[in-house]
Amino acid sequence: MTETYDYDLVVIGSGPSGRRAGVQAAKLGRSVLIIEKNTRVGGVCVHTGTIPSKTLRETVLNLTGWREQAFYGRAYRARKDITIADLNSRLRKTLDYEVDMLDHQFARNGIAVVHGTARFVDPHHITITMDKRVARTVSGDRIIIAVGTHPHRPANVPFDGTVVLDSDEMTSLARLPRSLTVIGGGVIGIEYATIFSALDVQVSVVEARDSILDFVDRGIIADFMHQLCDRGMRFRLGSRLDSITVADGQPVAVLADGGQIRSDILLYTGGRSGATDQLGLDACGLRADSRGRLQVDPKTFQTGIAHIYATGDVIGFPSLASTSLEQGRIAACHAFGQTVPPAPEFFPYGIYSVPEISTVGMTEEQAKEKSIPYECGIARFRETSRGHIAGMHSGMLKLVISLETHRLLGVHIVGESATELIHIGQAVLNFGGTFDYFIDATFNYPTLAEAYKIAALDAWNRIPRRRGNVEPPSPVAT
Ligand SMILES: Cc1cc2nc3c(=O)[nH]c(=O)nc-3n(C[C@H](O)[C@H](O)[C@H](O)COP(=O)(O)OP(=O)(O)OC[C@H]3O[C@@H](n4cnc5c(N)ncnc54)[C@H](O)[C@@H]3O)c2cc1C
Ligand SMILES: NC(=O)c1ccc[n+]([C@@H]2O[C@H](COP(=O)([O-])OP(=O)(O)OC[C@H]3O[C@@H](n4cnc5c(N)ncnc54)[C@H](O)[C@@H]3O)[C@@H](O)[C@H]2O)c1
Repeated sequence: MTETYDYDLVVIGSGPSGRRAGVQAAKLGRSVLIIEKNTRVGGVCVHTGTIPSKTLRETVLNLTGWREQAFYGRAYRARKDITIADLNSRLRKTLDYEVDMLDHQFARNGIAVVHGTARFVDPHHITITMDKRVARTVSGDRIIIAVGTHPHRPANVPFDGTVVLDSDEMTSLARLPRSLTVIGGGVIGIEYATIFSALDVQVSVVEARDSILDFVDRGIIADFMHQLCDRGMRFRLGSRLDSITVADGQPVAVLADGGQIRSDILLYTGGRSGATDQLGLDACGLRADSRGRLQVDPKTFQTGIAHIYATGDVIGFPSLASTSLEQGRIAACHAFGQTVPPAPEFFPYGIYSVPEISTVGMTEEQAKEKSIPYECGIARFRETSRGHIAGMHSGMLKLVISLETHRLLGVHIVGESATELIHIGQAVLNFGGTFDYFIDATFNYPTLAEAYKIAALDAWNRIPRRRGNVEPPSPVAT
């Protein structure tokens, strides 16, 4: 006899991957329940991660007049005396709007949402705990674990939510600090460090490795670091945090090399761990790794138990809202027998630092490591008319190109609109295009997108003529 379940699909977590999975299954005509332990839907993405940090960034750029400072000087301010209340009011409005949009999307698609903490009792049954008591037990034919992550909080960091904070707590600052120490030069650390530096907060970054953002092309990082150091940010690279003391209300970071940094607040961003601790995984036969992450089949997102899927940050790399959304969609399609084409090979990274960085495909270092003969083409934003108009002194775009096939291997951008511009390169890369597309195509004028053409022409000027079977593109004046 076939067992019947309360829902075709139960999703645990309402972040990007859970949300997209739920909506996809509903569109396929399936009954869906989403269980969310927070009082509002949206996950880390909406409440403490992506949206709050990007809203803070946009507010800071607007209120400081950052984009105008290239013309009018560093002393120029769109608004004097920026307070934490100024930053918070825009944040609240944006978050309310996001939650409202999600509530409406769930209602429109007939998705049931229950607030409470989910825990497996067996591979198909889940209890939902609210206010410390089990309010309900539900069953699902298929289950998707989309519980995301929480900040890693090591024992040697005395988090107090006031002066020693993790990134989830950065949205509830009581006042603007005059100085900030950031431990960890990963994406989260660098985004917050540069956003606060744009507010003229004195910022120090401590990173155990010899470089920040070590997955990004080194030429881009060299340009980025030059800009950050030029505006007074301090970096302690190759330095590991040993301990933290709090003296006169100020945290003092004590480094393993003996250095000490005192500041108004300290932000610890040394990675995140999968939020699997409350799931009762034993009851369904799954086990997480030491960082709380689950292993899945990378094509279907099935765990070792065929009807249980896991998507989003809980499965680890790449841990992006963008990729989490797609994972949710693919898992839901697979769960209900829909075949979806495999995702295109290349997806972009957008780092919303000030200035922005975005990257897709192979870095110059990776081309070298793989012994692929390559050439690079570089354009500076100040070489474009749009750059002149906006008073841009900085910003660059770098193309990595195969010498043998002329195919585009990677695009790397630092500067204004990098996270938008990258999609032009992503399309060419995923369609297997060559760099002459940029030379032959007509772009809007004046735009920053012209940097693609300038970089392609720069590469063309360096590429030895008539290599292999490939004709070089027709010469064009730069
Ligand atoms: C500071 C910061 C900035 C970021 N910026 C970007 C960015 O600019 N671009 C980008 O692409 N990505 C960014 N990310 C990453 C992005 O936020 C994550 O990749 C994305 O949120 C992961 O989505 P998810 O579906 O895995 O779950 P999450 O968004 O983590 O949500 C998981 C949900 O599950 C719920 N949950 C957990 N356990 C249970 C349980 N037992 N029962 C019920 N509910 C449960 C949680 O309450 C939460 O609501 C950022 C992350 C951080 C921390
Ligand atoms: N724009 C975006 O796409 C975006 C933004 C924010 C976060 N995220 C995602 O969130 C995830 C987590 O980001 P994260 O920055 O917390 O983690 P991370 O793992 O990327 O970086 C942590 C950094 O901290 C350093 N570190 C750890 N312990 C240290 C110590 N004791 N002393 C000095 N340095 C130390 C590590 O060497 C590492 O460079 C990432 O995987 C990222 O994909 C994405």
